[in-house]
Amino acid sequence: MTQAPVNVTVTGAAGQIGYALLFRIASGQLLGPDTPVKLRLLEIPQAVKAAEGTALELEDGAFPLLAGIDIFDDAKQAFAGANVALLVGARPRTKGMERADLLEANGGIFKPQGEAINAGAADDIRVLVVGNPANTNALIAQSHAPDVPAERFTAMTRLDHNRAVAQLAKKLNAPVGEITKLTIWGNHSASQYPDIFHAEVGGRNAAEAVNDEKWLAEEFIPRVAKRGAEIIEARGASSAASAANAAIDHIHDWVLGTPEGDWTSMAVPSDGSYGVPEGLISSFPVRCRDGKYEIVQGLEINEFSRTRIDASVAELAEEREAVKKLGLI
Ligand SMILES: NC(=O)C1=CN([C@@H]2O[C@H](COP(=O)(O)OP(=O)(O)OC[C@H]3O[C@@H](n4cnc5c(N)ncnc54)[C@H](O)[C@@H]3O)[C@@H](O)[C@H]2O)C=CC1
Ligand SMILES: O=C([O-])CC(=O)C(=O)O
Repeated sequence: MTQAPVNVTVTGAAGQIGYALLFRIASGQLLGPDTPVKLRLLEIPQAVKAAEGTALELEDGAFPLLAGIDIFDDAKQAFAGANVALLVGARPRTKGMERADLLEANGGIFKPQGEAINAGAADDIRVLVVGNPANTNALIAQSHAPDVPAERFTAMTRLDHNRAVAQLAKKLNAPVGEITKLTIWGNHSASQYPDIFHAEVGGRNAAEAVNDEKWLAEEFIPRVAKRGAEIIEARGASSAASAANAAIDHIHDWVLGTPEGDWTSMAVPSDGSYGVPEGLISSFPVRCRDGKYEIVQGLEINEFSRTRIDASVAELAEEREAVKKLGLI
């Protein structure tokens, strides 16, 4: 071990994503093979026992990089000293619940968590919101953490990004490792827009290699955007290991950098780039270096893309209005 342990707070630790995520963090896949980690797990009181069970299993993994595990049912304690916060726990939509009910229920979770991050997280805190509706939950948490730089609050569209890379590779009969510069724009919802116009396959433009706008509009985009529902239908439960994998990728790249000549997709507070209203937490193409991300600038957006980006961004703006009305931001 070459450095002091990094405190990683994970909420919803006893859930299905948590179960897949914690072992990957403990094994060093989040922050690299030289960085020890201390896990700080947050759960609701009824699920603390299950989190304790997972902690026993983590102990049984004898992970050399795992420097400690603490379990909390209090957000202030869980986020104290956190360097990385993975906000996975959220209130799922249940029968008869309207979207506003869902936003309100999640406001009850992400408002106090934002306040707790503001009160006690480390100066270098980086936050990834996974729990749905992820972009707007991130906005709620961010708005209750005025002392934390706004850009430290991000939401996960990396699963969508990875899904799109895999579908494109399949279509082109190419290894996934040859697909670069793909972008997810907008909201982590069915309105998201996976954009292949700047993507490359082995250095060649991917849209030209596909050369099939019907496939793009009628198969690729809906398949990626509705993949979450496809998994639920097949598995009887929502994506868990793939979501955990994407959370690992998101933080790994943010801290350690995106590969040279490539970029990734992250939902980050808009600075107005590409006409996305400032402050909305929207997915963009981003490059990461030296622990910071920046939105890739200067991409030409064609008509096909513009309409779809605008539609997803409009949905984000509506969600922001809805949580404003509910007094959550
Ligand atoms: N952004 C993305 O790409 C994806 C997001 N998701 C979302 O991730 C979330 C978690 O998914 P799963 O792990 O499958 O759900 P799950 O229901 O298995 O686990 C959620 C856990 O969160 C806990 N929890 C609830 N309120 C909490 C609070 N206030 N503080 C701490 N913990 C709390 C619950 O006790 C439960 O253990 C869901 O909202 C899901 O929709 C899932 C897949 C992909
Ligand atoms: O669709 C869901 O409920 C879970 C999710 O966010 C995804 O798999 O992308």
